Amino acid sequence: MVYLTRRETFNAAHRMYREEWSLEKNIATFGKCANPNWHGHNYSLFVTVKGKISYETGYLIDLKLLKMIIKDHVIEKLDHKNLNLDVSFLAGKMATTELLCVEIFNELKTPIESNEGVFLHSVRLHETENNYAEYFGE
Ligand SMILES: Nc1nc2c(c(=O)[nH]1)N=C([C@H](O)[C@H](O)COP(=O)(O)OP(=O)(O)OP(=O)(O)O)CN2
Repeated sequence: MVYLTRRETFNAAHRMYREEWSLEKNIATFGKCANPNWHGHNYSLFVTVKGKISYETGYLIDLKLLKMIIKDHVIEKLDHKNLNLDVSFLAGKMATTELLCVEIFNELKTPIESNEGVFLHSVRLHETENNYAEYFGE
């Protein structure tokens, strides 16, 4: 079993707030992240797949193919977007690092695993230099 990781980056805007709460309650809960003005992050995304190396190619999966899957299913939907408003797979969800990480995993699992012998191991998402979430599908 070998693990192979592809990094991608995107930037996106968001705000932490719940519509049904007052502004005061949102600010008490989420602090500056609830500011009515949107703010943005430069996200780094690490997608790790696992499986056996092909004897013939020496590949687990062609990294160019992995890059295209991540771009088509995730990056195109998130880059330069508002995570609260523009992204169908995040509709109705809080735009936190950990929820985004879980939803990205769910978006990628089927297209990655449609390649024989290739399994999605984890998704790691860095929102800032100091904060990241990681999800293993469990
Ligand atoms: N459980 C979570 N808590 C918080 C999240 C999150 O996604 N999940 N997000 C935020 C903010 O959006 C952001 O991540 C924090 O911004 P900021 O404080 O500016 O960034 P740093 O932590 O890197 O800065 P420090 O200087 O180290 O404080 C908040 N909470």
